[in-house]
Amino acid sequence: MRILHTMLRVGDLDRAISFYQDVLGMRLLRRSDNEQYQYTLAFMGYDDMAHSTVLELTYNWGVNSYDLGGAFGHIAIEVDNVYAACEKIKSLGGVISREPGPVKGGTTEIAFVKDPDGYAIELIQAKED
Ligand SMILES: C[C@@H](O)C(=O)SC[C@H](NC(=O)CC[C@H](N)C(=O)O)C(=O)NCC(=O)O
Ligand code: NI
Repeated sequence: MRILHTMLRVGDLDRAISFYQDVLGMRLLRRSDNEQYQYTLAFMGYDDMAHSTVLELTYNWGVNSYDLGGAFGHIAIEVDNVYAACEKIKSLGGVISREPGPVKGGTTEIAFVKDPDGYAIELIQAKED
């Protein structure tokens, strides 16, 4: 077994696709409309779905915002250099919600980014070999 995807409901699909593509460097892997149940899916990721866990962005037609509640935590993405990643994300208009630095009580270098719908994305700096 393996984790296939995490599904996020988004209020504006093109806005979300642009963020994950242009700011976080993912590729749009598949997009599909469901006319009967009036929703569209967009699968985003860094490798094809057969080999990597991806994001499933779900747009319910006409639903432009959600109450994210307090339970959802974050999705984590590994980066080579969290400081450089944050500078690039800021230059592309992304919102850094937690500046890069060691995790509280630890040494792993992390940062947090908010996506356009307000979901938290954690950037974790890869450990040097
Ligand atoms: C492709 C696969 O990964 C899916 O997740 S599709 C499953 C399907 N999704 C939706 O209906 C999304 C729209 C829905 N209104 C929502 O916001 O979740 C699903 O959940 N189907 C339910 C079923 O019983 O088949
Ligand atoms: Ni799904």
